[in-house]
Amino acid sequence: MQALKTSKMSEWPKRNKGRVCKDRVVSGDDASETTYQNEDSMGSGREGRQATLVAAAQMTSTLDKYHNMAICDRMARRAAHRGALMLFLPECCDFIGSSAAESSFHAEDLDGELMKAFSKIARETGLWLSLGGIHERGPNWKIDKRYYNSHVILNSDGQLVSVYRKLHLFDADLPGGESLRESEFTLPGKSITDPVSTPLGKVGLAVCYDLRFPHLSWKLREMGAEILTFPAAFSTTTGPAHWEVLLRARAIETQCWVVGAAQIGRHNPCRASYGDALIADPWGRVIARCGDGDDICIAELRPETLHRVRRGMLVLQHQRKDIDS
Ligand SMILES: O=C(O)CNC(=O)[C@H](CS)NC(=O)CCC(=O)C(=O)O
Repeated sequence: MQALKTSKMSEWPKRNKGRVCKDRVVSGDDASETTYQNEDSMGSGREGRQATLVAAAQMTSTLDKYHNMAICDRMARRAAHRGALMLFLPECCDFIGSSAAESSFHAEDLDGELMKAFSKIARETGLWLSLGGIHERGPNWKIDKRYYNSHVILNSDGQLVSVYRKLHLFDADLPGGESLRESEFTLPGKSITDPVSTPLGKVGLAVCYDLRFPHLSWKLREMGAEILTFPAAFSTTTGPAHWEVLLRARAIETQCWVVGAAQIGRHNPCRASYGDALIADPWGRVIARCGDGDDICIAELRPETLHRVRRGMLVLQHQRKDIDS
């Protein structure tokens, strides 16, 4: 595993009293100034502040559940050692199969061995865990072999506190000829899950391709989310073009932190993922990013950052609900 990276604190627009300039309110001593200043360098210090460190993981899952679990375990211990309160693991942190039949065979119920092992990691490290996407047996699994792509939240006692089942399934024909048909083997979820209260704030749950549906993110914001999560196994075709842009766009428009844990590299001869696990702040800045291979990155989420962005631009209130169709 690579050395862990801790983000530098997010820079933030210089905090000045607003003053009225004709009919505009201008922030800053110079109206044309677009200086950004790191709040840490403003001597604010961290005394009296509760550290709220979050960790996002990047890994290369294979079919070997035990090997994948060992990677997750190592990353959790590193994250806990660095003082993180919660670790976000990517989609398919349980395993990645090379066929629907293989994935179905390895799918488990939420009270299976896999969940017991993740629960033990949460308990032993004292971390909250986001299991970004695991293969959960559907209600008729014995007959139809179908499973959900489920995002599970465990608290630091190892208890399951929330489950979201991926709503948007990735059926796509990609440039270069690759075709993916997630709906052929995965059952779609039926509902949005209420944001979960965690020590970091309220976490809104999504999975991978859900990132492309802004109304889901917006709905989660309206439901109280402060942190949006898009655990992913993004394709190597769409990743370079869309991954960071979409994550930052969701952060900016919802004024939430966005955590993008990610699969990276080659999982088997027919499947590879893009990677670039990152964390963006509510201003849309990337405040932490993983390196190559199995890695974690850590960022501090300071409530005042979110409050300042939301106070400055009242996008929730400015919606034109009166003309929405
Ligand atoms: O296959 C599994 O076991 C789990 N499912 C996935 O990894 C899914 C479906 S193949 N991947 C995505 O949603 C990638 C989306 C993407 O790459 C994009 O939106 O561009």
